[in-house]
Amino acid sequence: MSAPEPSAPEPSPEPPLNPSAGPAPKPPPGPSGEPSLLDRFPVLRRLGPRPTQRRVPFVQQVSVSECGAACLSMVLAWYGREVPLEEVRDVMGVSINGVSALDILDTAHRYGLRGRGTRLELEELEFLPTGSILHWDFRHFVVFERLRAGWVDIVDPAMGRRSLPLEQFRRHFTGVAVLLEPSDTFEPAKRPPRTVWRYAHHLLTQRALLFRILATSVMVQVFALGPPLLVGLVTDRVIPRGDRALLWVMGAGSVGLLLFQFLTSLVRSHLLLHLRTEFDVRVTLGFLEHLMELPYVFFQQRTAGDLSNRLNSNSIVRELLTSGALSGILDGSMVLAYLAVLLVASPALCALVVVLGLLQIAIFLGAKKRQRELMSRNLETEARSQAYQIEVLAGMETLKATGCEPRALEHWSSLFVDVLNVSLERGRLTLMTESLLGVLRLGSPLFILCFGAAQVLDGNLSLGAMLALNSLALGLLGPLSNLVATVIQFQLLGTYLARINDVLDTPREQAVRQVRPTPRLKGGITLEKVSFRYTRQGPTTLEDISVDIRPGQLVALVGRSGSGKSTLAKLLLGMYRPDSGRILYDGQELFEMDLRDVRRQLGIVMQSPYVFGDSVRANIALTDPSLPLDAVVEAAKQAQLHDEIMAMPMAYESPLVDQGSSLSGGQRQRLALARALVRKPSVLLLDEATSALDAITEAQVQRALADLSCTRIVIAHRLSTIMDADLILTLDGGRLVEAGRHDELLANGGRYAQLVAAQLR
Ligand SMILES: Nc1ncnc2c1ncn2[C@@H]1O[C@H](COP(=O)(O)OP(=O)(O)OP(=O)(O)O)[C@@H](O)[C@H]1O
Repeated sequence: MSAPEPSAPEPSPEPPLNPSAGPAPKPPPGPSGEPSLLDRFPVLRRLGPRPTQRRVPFVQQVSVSECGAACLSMVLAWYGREVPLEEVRDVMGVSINGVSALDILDTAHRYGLRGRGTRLELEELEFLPTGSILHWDFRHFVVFERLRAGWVDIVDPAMGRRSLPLEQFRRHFTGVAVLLEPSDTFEPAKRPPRTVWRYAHHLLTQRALLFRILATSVMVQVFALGPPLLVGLVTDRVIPRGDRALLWVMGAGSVGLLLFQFLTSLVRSHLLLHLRTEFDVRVTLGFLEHLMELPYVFFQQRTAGDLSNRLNSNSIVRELLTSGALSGILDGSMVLAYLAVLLVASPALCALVVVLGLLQIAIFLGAKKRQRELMSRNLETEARSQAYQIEVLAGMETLKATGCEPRALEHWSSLFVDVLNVSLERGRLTLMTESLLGVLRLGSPLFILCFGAAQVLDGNLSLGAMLALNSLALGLLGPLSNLVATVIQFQLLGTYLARINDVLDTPREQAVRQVRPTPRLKGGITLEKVSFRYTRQGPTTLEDISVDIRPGQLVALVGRSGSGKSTLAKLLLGMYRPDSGRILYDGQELFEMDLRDVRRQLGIVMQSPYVFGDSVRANIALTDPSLPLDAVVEAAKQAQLHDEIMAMPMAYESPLVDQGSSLSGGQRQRLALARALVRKPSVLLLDEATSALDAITEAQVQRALADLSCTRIVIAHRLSTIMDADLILTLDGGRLVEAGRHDELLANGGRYAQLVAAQLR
């Protein structure tokens, strides 16, 4: 997601991109008559022959808003500095609305790349250096790789490498490009290898279990050698000699063999099931725990659908790893053991089997790259479709009320068709590889049989030995294909891991050892020169705010819409960290205390409180389900909601639907107020908490709140509700322009007086 800001020139000296190159021919001027790219960027003349056609390494964007960060990560890697996407994203300060070309330039600068944003005609594309970032479809960024014979190669962080005919390229490219090149401060760096260790160690902690699985697997394999051996014995010993006694012994042996085979595979399957469950518990719960500990900003940058999609990736990783571990142990050792027996018994037959095995591997490898690309696209399209699904279902009321269902359906179906298209392509690829493998599967026994027959005719093998080795050879090809399939699957693991690692690599909101236990707060709050902006490049939302609030005071935050009131409230909650300045509670730095402890002592009602799909009681006692009913009732009474709850069919146990659509807007607000009051907070923070109430109910709520001894911070547009405040803070454009009591501010005739006058008009 992006917003273009093409005019982002940055004065920079111009070191040669390719100093050894001679002058390049002068390019034609752009069709619009503007000076051409080369005229504007003489440094490109020194570009000379294209550098080696090294490919831009692909970095998959993990959420829709990260395309700019992913593109920059690719360009950095192309120039030799490997920086993980999460790091670039954090440095860039990506918001859910995406980033602009200016954000990319600024972040690139921090990593030692200098650059500029430029407008570019299609004819100038041939002079564009590899690793330039292109603005795409007005809402996306991709990396330019090269132009060749009417085709443009780009690397799309959402879909991978793509080649587009110029005509198609023209339809997507907005004409804005970000040119980047290393400056003197650029330092190449290798990124530490990212391993699957984080997951594998969960497996390895189960050593005893793994050992048992290994032992049972060896037994299964030893038993699997039985049938080929029996075939050889029957053909060479029993039939020529008419040895019925041996046949009986072998029959009894076969029954025993089958019995043991059955038992050992049963035990092994049980052990494996146990291993998977253990692994699942550790990985999924660990993931959920970490997710919950992440800062609010993380969730602001990603949609709910996207995150739920990643949660599902966990089970796929688990499946791949456990089946991979099993296949590695079982198929790998089986292939090695059978190959060793074949090599000793008949090196020629062994060579044939190796050739057939290599053919299998070649087919798998042939499909691997495409498979991987399709896999990434599959995940991306599914995440989009899932995110939209969740949005549509959550926003059904608005869609119905505005008659927009057909539009939503159209968009939804278009996303669904994208998913289907990728799945069709994957299906076609699988069909192709399966057909080729099918031919090989059918042909292999025939080849091996013919080759074995020739060996028997030449007198190199007995008929029995040939049949035994034949079934051994065939028994080897099955596990080999399993093994190769697993290895290929492991390659896909990277795509899933990238999505999961994005969560696991993000640091928790607070490291446990950095925080102090929080004492009971008295309600004194101090802001010292607090400034904040949502993104690095974005406007300053709060600037230099200093306030001192004493315990028990009623403080009102007023100001025009967008002046920063809610942002200030979120800073007080520690949801965002100020860029500069300090927030102190009772003289203690907020971020040095346990934020969760602090928040538990604050009562908050945000602008749109969330109602969970549970009972009224559970919703009020959300912060502590063990609270007695009396406490819940008292809070509901304070919030003037008790009578309405009692009128519900099941009173406090009445179930509420998800998001509380069975409640009126005012009831939802009072429910949230009761939730805030139930814990007897030290500080009550109300952001437009009574805006949906009628004047009478609002006055009753105000009276009830006036009896509280806690500090109250109230954000209100209806100024009549805050006239009695001990301190009124007027914000304007993120600055604190006035502070005082109602009468004083009115007498000042400033911004507050204007707001009051506007309401009286
Ligand atoms: N998550 C966000 N990312 C980027 N900008 C944001 C975000 N949330 C708010 N803003 C911007 O910050 C500015 C202040 O917003 P804020 O919600 O604090 O205003 P407010 O005074 O509470 O407005 P209102 O009275 O309408 O609720 C606005 O310009 C808004 O667009």
